[in-house]
Amino acid sequence: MLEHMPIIEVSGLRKAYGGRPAVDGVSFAVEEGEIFGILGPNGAGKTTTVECVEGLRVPDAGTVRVGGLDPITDHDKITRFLGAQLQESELQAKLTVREALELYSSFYSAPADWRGLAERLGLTGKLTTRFADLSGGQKQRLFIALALIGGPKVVVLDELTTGLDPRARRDTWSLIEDIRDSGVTVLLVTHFMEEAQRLCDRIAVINAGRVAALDTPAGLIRRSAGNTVIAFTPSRPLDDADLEALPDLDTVHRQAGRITISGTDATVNAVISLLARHQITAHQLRVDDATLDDAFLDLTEKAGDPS
Ligand SMILES: Nc1ncnc2c1ncn2[C@@H]1O[C@H](COP(=O)(O)OP(=O)(O)OP(=O)(O)O)[C@@H](O)[C@H]1O
Repeated sequence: MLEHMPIIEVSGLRKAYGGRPAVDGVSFAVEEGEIFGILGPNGAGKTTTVECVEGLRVPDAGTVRVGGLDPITDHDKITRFLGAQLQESELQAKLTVREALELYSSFYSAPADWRGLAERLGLTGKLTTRFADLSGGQKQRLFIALALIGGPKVVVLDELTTGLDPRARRDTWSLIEDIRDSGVTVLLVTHFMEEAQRLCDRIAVINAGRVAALDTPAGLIRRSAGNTVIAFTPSRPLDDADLEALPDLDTVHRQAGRITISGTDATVNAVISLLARHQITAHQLRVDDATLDDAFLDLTEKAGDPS
């Protein structure tokens, strides 16, 4: 029998800074060809986790394997197997796009064809532009090109679309899908629910250094937020007891007089009857399918506040 091996395997990972745990027993496995998302609030331990995967940080405990290799002891092999996105500060402002592509190609014995990559990433017209003069979206595309230049099997992208306008963000999403379709596994750290929901095959929600949930986007929504959300601002306050007695109720959030309730269609119908019974008007009434946003709030609240 062939033994199945995930392309990335993280098991019982722990890392503390100055005695404070940042990552506190994280485990997950990424299958080859997935876009795997790491989603979580600020300070949850996402970057620390992926930096352990990249071999940039030494775990205090637990194991990490990437293609069966240990990112620390097999560091040289890992750099060929895994492409990491650079941080902005790592490229000199005066370097042109062509110089950056040539420089990074020279780091590998068998680099991918940088011209082909530049073409695929829409950078051909920018080869003589200096890094500092690129737009945010063009910089991100250059970072993706540089991460792919060694012909990696896995690419790690951390907060790739932060600071991009909606169009550039969408363009970047298509690029990430193209990368996955070309056979590269993508480990994606993100804050954006819409991005995670649209792109990721599976998501690990990390909260306070732990995996709060791991599932497909649809699975996360189903199991934590129900499938329908009703939101409204009632003309008079509603009793907690009445809300808690709703059928199929998943969560109730109150914020600044607005109530958001998730559950099923039965929950929504019961809310409407409840309002009618008490002759309460629902201002700005909205009924929507639950999104990853709702699931995320639910999951990260359940697991407690990291701070
Ligand atoms: N080098 C470091 N020294 C000390 N503390 C650190 C260091 N790096 C991270 N931390 C702390 O560890 C915790 C987790 O940080 P990490 O950057 O992994 O979180 P994150 O989920 O990526 O957050 P964000 O979404 O804000 O980028 C935070 O409390 C952070 O302040």
